[in-house]
Amino acid sequence: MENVFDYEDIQLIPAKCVVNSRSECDTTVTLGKHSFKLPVVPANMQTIIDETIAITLAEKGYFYVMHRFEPEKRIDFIHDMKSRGLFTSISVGVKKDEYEFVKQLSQENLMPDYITIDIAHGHSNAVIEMIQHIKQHLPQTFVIAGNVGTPEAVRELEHAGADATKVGIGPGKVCITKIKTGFGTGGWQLAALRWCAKAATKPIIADGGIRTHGDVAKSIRFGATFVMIGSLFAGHEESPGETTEKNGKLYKEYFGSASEYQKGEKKNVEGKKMFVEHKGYLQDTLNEMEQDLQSAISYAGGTDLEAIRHVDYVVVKNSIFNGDKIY
Ligand SMILES: NC(=O)C1=CN([C@@H]2O[C@H](COP(=O)(O)OP(=O)(O)OC[C@H]3O[C@@H](n4cnc5c(N)ncnc54)[C@H](OP(=O)(O)O)[C@@H]3O)[C@@H](O)[C@H]2O)C=CC1
Ligand SMILES: Nc1nc2c(ncn2[C@@H]2O[C@H](COP(=O)(O)O)[C@@H](O)[C@H]2O)c(=O)[nH]1
Repeated sequence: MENVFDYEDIQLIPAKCVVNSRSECDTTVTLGKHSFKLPVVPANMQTIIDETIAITLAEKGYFYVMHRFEPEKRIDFIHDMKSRGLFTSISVGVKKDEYEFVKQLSQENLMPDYITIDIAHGHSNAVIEMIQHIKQHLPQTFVIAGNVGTPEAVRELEHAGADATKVGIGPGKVCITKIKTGFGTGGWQLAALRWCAKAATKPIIADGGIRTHGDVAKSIRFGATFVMIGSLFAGHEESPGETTEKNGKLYKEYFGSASEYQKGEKKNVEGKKMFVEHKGYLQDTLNEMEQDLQSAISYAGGTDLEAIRHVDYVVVKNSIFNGDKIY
């Protein structure tokens, strides 16, 4: 691979502005049968999203992906969302019970609008077989499959029937995969995204490593349709998880889905826990993201997200850890 870079190594180059106000710039995006206000989705992690946040996001026109770590609640969740007239978006794994769960959804005529297959190493027969199983039993459901980090993986999952692929192995803030295994896209996530996007014929969701709102625009420039974000959405008033106080400041926990805190045991641990400063209300962050993205569209010289895809860029420096401390 040539030209390896990450978010902090890139600056997008402005083009002549065509709007009189940033409020004229449109950040909406379509995924499957629905359109959403922003090309951004909170990570399907237990300290990032819960049922209440999912309802709020769906009601307000944002995409969400419910996590899969309380599997017994998923049927009630789908019923609840449908009774409110809201779209349904859940996650599954690839173990045996998940095959039964998908069949149960089909038998009970509970077709979710979106299912995300949420696995660390998505370039695998386990994921390919789950895509095919979902498509067999829930043919109308939009399937997001991941996570992957190579064009071969994108092609194989698309070929198996995935409607979108999720790119990012190891760039996450609470990820230790890159340190414990030596593998992944940590430190070069943006270049990996570009590499994968060149092979993709369907939408790509860039997942992990977003540290600033400008990184959303950079992801779109390098081929993402959507961006999944954990750490920037952690620590809000509404965020699930423990709140603690230290020296008069409030912090909230954010832990990896492959951490011992999630798993309840120290087996194949590839995630850690951290405390992030309390950030206030989620809606304020979403509003700020929208304004920053509107501004990015104006710098791109356009009126919608498409304009960002065509801007020039420069590589300004090189870095390995994407600004993260290792532990
Ligand atoms: N995006 C990322 O960089 C990463 C994300 N995660 C997140 O952590 C959570 C747990 O992920 P995961 O462990 O996949 O889920 P599960 O614990 O549900 O494991 C899924 C299945 O895949 C197997 N498996 C897991 N990793 C591998 C591997 N490297 N090679 C072969 N088989 C494997 C597991 O078996 P067994 O456990 O026996 O190997 C199990 O049968 C997910 O939410 C995932 O998104 C985790 C790591 C990286
Ligand atoms: N290697 C691991 N990756 C993980 C784990 N839990 C979640 N994740 C991934 O991180 C992103 C969020 O990244 P962020 O930089 O925005 O915080 C999330 O969507 C997963 O793909 C984990 O335990 N290990």
